[in-house]
Amino acid sequence: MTHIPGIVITGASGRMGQMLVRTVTDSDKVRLVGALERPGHDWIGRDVGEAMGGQALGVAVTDDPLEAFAKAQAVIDFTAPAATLEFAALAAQARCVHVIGTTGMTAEQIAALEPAARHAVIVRAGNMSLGVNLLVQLTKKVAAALDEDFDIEVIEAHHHHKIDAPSGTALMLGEAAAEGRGVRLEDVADRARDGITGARQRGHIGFHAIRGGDIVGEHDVLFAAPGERIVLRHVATDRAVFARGALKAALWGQGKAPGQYDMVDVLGL
Ligand SMILES: NC(=O)C1=CN([C@@H]2O[C@H](COP(=O)(O)OP(=O)(O)OC[C@H]3O[C@@H](n4cnc5c(N)ncnc54)[C@H](OP(=O)(O)O)[C@@H]3O)[C@@H](O)[C@H]2O)C=CC1
Ligand SMILES: O=C(O)C1=N[C@H](C(=O)O)C[C@H](O)C1
Repeated sequence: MTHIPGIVITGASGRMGQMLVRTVTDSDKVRLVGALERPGHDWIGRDVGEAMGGQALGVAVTDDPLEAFAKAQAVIDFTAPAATLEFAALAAQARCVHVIGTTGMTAEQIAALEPAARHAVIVRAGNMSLGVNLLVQLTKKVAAALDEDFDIEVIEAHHHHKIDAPSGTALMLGEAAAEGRGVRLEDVADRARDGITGARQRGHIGFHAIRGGDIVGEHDVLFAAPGERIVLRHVATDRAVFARGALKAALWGQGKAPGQYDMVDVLGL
């Protein structure tokens, strides 16, 4: 008998949550078995499809993660750092693959995922799209090929609801550039410039965050030298690209050894 993995979507009412519910229900490779929201949310107890303004999907929104995860093989989680940490422990307890798209996690919060990863598969990436993960590889290559005559700046733009900066993607691109150059990002990152900053420091990697309107997600990596510039760019126009990547990760993780993985592993890049 073929086993079709059951998926729980956390933060089901969110921008990504709703996109994920649609992506999972449109797929014949997985089935939606749970939709989670926080206690007190007005979707609790309602059918998730109806709450989204569409047809009933036969899945009631719950605020009980453990009960939801117990019925699932994977949890797709695009919520907030504190919630993601709580879900990691519970997903590991239920031996679910935990796909984490949540950004804005501190280094301490990322380190706190480790105990869960000893028991279950975690796939975490600040961006789940194929295009951005390819751009990460290109950024590493270009940074390795160029010397410090080329100043590196990462410029990102997002919708006005976004609460974290730099974006998870910008940090992935910054890490890739630093790795290409053989330096540690924390030693060279310039994350805010304001006032009399002094001239740019050679070898530093700068970050800039634009917030406005309904921009889905745009990222440029600029390599600027005297006389020439290279710009590597990714533009997301539809959140479906992130949801498709997350679904791929949930399927890829089935049967893998416990541990922490990223989309480079999933996509084999
Ligand atoms: N890796 C990737 O490819 C991508 C990552 N993201 C990231 O995903 C995250 C979510 O983005 P987005 O969908 O735009 O944000 P939204 O604010 O639209 O959605 C977040 C959802 O999570 C819910 N939530 C928060 N805490 C809990 C909790 N404790 N229990 C249950 N639900 C909870 C929120 O509920 P409430 O409203 O009640 O707080 C909300 O429904 C962000 O970190 C974003 O950066 C986004 C796109 C792509
Ligand atoms: O919050 C968003 O919307 C997005 N967040 C991710 C990030 O922080 O990079 C990915 C994507 O750019 C959309």
